[in-house]
Amino acid sequence: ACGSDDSASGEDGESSGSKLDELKEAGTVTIGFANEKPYAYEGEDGELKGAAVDIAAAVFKELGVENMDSKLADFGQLIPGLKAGQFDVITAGMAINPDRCENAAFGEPEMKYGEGLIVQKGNPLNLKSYTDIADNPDATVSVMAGATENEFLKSEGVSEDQITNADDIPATLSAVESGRADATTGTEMTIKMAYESLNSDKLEFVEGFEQPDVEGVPSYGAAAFHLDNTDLRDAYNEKLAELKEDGTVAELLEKNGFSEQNNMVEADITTEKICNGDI
Ligand SMILES: CC1=N[C@H](C(=O)O)[C@@H](O)CN1
Repeated sequence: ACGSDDSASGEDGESSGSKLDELKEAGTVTIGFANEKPYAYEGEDGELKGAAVDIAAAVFKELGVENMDSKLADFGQLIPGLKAGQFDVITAGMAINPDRCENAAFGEPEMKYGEGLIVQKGNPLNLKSYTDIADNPDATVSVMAGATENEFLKSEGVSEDQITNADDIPATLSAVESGRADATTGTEMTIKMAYESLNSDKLEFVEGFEQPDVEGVPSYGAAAFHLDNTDLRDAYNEKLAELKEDGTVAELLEKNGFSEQNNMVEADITTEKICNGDI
């Protein structure tokens, strides 16, 4: 009666911990990242750094996988790279959203974030929100390809011909610096830190930027796994929950510049709800 003869273990993609066993045996997990401070980036010493990297490293250590290998990819190529098996997990603080959930198995949220804006020094077009960009059809904005901001801008009424894409964050800043675009946007922490590192007298970080009132803001960032590896994702979630509980996750976020007030994930926010469009 309990179907003891033809079932359980082995051959149907639920095979007992297959991917995790594979990683444990190798002792190494390969992460995909896009060089975006403070989520995941290569430090000057060549070491992998960032909140998403630190949290994933702590979780994998708990899972018995001590080493991390990495593959750098343009942000827009992270999900394609994951699907193609180039890495085991995306650790880029990538925002969970319904479209992406169709292409990747997201872990539970690790951090929460809003948006930021950089303009030319003196803010000549007086841009303080996405709607300000929408209201000035001559204004242009450079955005990283594949990033959520593309949709946020359009939802706020910015037209496609005002948006130009660049491959990575440095390229978006250089578009503004050189005058090819009037503004660039990304997560608040991304924009702030890129602005600080570049230290350009041609740019201005917009203080008092008005957060867009659109679905997906604030965003919740998480690790993302291949859709076939939900066993690994579930094991990851289990340890992640423990590390949230004991304060490790908060500590790692704070170490990377995130604040308890702005960036901690509320207890009732789950990946399932975000994927279903319920948040
Ligand atoms: C950490 C991050 N989140 C947004 C996204 O998930 O699309 C983009 O801003 C790109 N980088």
